[in-house]
Amino acid sequence: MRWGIGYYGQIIALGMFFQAIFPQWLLDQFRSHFEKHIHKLIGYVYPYIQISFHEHNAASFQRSKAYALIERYLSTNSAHLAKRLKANMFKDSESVVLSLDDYEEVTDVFNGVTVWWTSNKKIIQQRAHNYRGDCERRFYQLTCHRKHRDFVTKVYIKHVLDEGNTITWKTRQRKLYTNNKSKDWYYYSDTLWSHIVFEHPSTFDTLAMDPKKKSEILNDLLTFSKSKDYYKKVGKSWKRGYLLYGPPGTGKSSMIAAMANLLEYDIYDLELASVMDNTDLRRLLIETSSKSIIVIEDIDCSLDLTGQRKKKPDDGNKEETDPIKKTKKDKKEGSEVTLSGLLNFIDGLWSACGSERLIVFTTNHVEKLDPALIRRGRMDKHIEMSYCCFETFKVLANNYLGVEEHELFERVGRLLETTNMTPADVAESLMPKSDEENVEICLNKLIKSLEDKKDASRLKAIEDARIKAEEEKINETEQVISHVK
Ligand SMILES: Nc1ncnc2c1ncn2[C@@H]1O[C@H](COP(=O)(O)OP(=O)(O)OP(=O)(O)O)[C@@H](O)[C@H]1O
Ligand SMILES: [Mg+2]
Repeated sequence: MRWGIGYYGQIIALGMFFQAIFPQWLLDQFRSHFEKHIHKLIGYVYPYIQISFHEHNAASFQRSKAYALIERYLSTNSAHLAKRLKANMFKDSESVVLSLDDYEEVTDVFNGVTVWWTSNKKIIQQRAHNYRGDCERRFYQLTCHRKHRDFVTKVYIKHVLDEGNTITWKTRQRKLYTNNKSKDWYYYSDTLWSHIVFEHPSTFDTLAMDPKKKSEILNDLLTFSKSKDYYKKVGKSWKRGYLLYGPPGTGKSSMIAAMANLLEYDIYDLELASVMDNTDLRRLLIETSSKSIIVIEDIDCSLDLTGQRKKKPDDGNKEETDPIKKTKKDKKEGSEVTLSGLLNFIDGLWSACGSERLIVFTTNHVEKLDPALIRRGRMDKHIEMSYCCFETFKVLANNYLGVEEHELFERVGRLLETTNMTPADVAESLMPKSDEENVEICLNKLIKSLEDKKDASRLKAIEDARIKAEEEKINETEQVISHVK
């Protein structure tokens, strides 16, 4: 048990009484005298020490980081013990934060040591020119027994600040950043990124893929997020590269959103075509925060990776058929980012600024990428996102129709073995378009589109074989003619 309540509260009550009967100048002199001696006296008999954490830094007038972290810690750990609370809504926070109201005191026990936190305020009288007004200075006061001084100052306070940090991260609104901004942005902002709140609903539960592969990726990510000490021990900066490749609509972007939701990271969606040069790229990197995923989508279309390290002779004439990707390819004319700039971005010296970061590339054409870009160490884990298999379908059926078993499943399974359909197309067939569309109707829709696709592929195969045979025939005829000549 500790003696009474915090003695600051008593000093303030006494001060208010004297204020009513004595002139101000006398009170000011008396107060400083009184406080000096009372502190000395209390120091002899009082077995507790007190540490104050002020809300604002005296020099900069900025809100103190320690005060904010203690506020978060107390709001989660001790606010339920207080009788009077204040509710605040902070910028970047998802929900209301409850904190101790003025002069409230709560007890906290850590490793068997009891401490007391009091939310206090001091009223400072300000006299500047003709202006007279009172100003409130808030502070948290931590009280503990003298014998625990070392433990509290060296261990407990660190614990409170670390916990406060974790709580702040967990309750913050996560952000999706982009470097592709309107031109006006540069005039109004000194940061290269703009952002919106990130609210993508994709999770590892809704992501349809082979369950073994999914749990391997999940474990890989969770292990990474807990490996701070390990990375330090082996002398590597705490980051990991993922390459997601596969045809359009197989869930690469959905996987990135699921990763961010799992680890509670922010996402930086980097459009290389909008980056002016390597210096700009480095600035963008420096401005990213820890606990984030840096994403470069369609990396094969973002830079002329084939032309800068080594020229691949047969690549020059290939026309991009996807109109969106073609536009991106055309746009890159303005960007002077080089492959070596990008390699430095991923694992050069500057990449070690910040920590706990994932770098994710996506591509539809993994074979087009320079091996240097995707070697292990840069892209540590290569994940193929493929066409829908039976296991993938089962997850989608559960997500979209809420069924785990159905007599039509077997037929779907057989068709999926011989037909390439993306999870995006399967999901589209499974989604009910009206209240009348029940499970059976939706499964039959899928079966119909799988059969149509199978027929179309068969017809295409026959047509391809016919063209090939015709070409071979023409070649043979040409050879005979040249032989005769
Ligand atoms: N594996 C999957 N699991 C769950 N839903 C998926 C999956 N793949 C695709 N989808 C669905 O299809 C839509 C498109 O998928 P997504 O954007 O993730 O594909 P992508 O591989 O990134 O395609 P692209 O290469 O064109 O960028 C998603 O909104 C999602 O609803
Ligand atoms: Mg995508």
